Amino acid sequence: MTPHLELRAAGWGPRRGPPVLRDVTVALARGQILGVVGPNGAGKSTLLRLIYRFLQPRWGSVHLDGRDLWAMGPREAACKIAAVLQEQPSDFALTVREIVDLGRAPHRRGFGRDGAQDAAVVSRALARLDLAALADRPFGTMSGGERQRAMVARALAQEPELLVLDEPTNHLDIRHQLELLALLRDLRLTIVLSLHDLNLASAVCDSILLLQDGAVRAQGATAAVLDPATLGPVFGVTVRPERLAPSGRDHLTFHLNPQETSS
Ligand SMILES: Nc1ncnc2c1ncn2[C@@H]1O[C@H](COP(=O)(O)OP(=O)(O)OP(=O)(O)O)[C@@H](O)[C@H]1O
Repeated sequence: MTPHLELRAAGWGPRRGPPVLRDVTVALARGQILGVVGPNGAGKSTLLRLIYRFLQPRWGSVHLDGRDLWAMGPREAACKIAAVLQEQPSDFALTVREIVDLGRAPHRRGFGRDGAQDAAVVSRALARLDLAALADRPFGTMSGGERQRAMVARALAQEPELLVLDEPTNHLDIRHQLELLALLRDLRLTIVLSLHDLNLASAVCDSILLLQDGAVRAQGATAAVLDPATLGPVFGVTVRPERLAPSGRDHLTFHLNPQETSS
């Protein structure tokens, strides 16, 4: 069966200079959640940019339902793929509802469209992110976490089939982190997200791609990749698998290597 999202030996680098991402091959089935993890500068955001069709691969290709993303026009791609990025819009005077409504833009053609249907999609997205009460506030007056939730609501208003999120739990308090991760699981969309918190990644992802220095170090089922022996050398730390009591849940803890703490 054709994977929903497929990267075939994809890579990218600036015109002058070495590649920053090399030879990434991924096949993701519809409805699966892929976590992209790795140290700072490993190439996570670059990989996500290839997937949401912001960067064109310099090597290899990226396909959605078997179609090369660069054989689609930007509007068609925007109807299928939504991204939640670390950079946020600077339209501070727009209300939260107006920001979320921007997610409808790729679906609008001419003047004939039923605005009531768009308004209903926007209201549903606001409600799902717990933003209904803030909908008429200017975006510029929102906290960092509220803005982040507005960005997720805008992506949902886009009604994508593939959702890409770059560090979506940044700025979120514990409750909203948990709510967002539960929401992502509930959506039943194909999702690719980068996360620095490996325990959160373990809770939400079906599979993991581990990057280091622009190359894939490991990929596969979450428990197999988020393994102390694999993670330790990549992050340069000692990783201990612990079992939380009384929940009995597995949890990773991270420590500087003993030789680094003794001096
Ligand atoms: N346009 C560019 N030109 C040159 N180098 C770039 C460009 N974009 C990214 N890089 C470099 O590529 C490497 C990977 O960057 P990227 O932002 O993908 O890493 P990351 O894994 O998302 O990092 P972080 O965890 O710090 O956000 C970095 O060393 C970065 O400086």
